[in-house]
Amino acid sequence: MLVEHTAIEGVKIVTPKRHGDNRGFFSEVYNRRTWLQAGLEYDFVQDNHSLSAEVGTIRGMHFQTPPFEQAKLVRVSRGRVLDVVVDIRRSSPTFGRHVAVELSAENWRQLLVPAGFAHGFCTLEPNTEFLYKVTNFYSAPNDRGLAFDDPDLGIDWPVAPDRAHLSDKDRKWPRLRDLVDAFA
Ligand SMILES: Cc1cn([C@H]2C[C@H](O)[C@@H](COP(=O)(O)OP(=O)(O)O[C@H]3O[C@@H](C)C(=O)[C@@H](O)[C@H]3O)O2)c(=O)[nH]c1=O
Repeated sequence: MLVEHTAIEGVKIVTPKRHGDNRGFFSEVYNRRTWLQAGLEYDFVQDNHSLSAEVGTIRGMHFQTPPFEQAKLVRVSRGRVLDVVVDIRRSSPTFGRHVAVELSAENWRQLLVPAGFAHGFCTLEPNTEFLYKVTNFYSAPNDRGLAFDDPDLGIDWPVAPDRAHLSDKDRKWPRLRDLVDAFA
């Protein structure tokens, strides 16, 4: 397992080993003991899986408020995405900054997203399957978001915002400067 740091403290790229052979491959996509040896202690309680049919589908930028805040370990098993996280912890030196990483079934990269970040992605291939573990249960009353196209974030999305495939919910999130639910 390779652990790489990013420009934002705590956001890490984790790439599990893939053992290829004539049948295909085998990979331990998460191993608690290996993680603990790498100094990564997270209690994941829920596994999620989504399918996005269209290229240019954007889901985001999502987070849950305390006490249901979530760290996430995200990956792609089919297709390719640009995955983006925004630091929304007001006291953080990197508040408002983002990290964008391409995750694909080919590069086998996973992104570790700490609590206190808004998270989203844009699909780069049709029928992209996105899998992730989270450290807290889904709680609809704590479900929040940040506008993916907030110009203050400066995210270079691979699709024009007006051509992106979005849920109705994701069209209506506030900008960072209007976010009342940001973390302390
Ligand atoms: C996230 C979630 C949704 N749902 C339900 C609510 C709703 O009826 C349906 C679809 O939910 P959403 O539209 O919120 O799904 P989606 O837009 O895929 O939400 C996800 O986006 C990515 C970017 C994240 O970071 C995730 O944490 C999550 O917020 O699934 C659950 O039952 N459990 C869950 O954990």
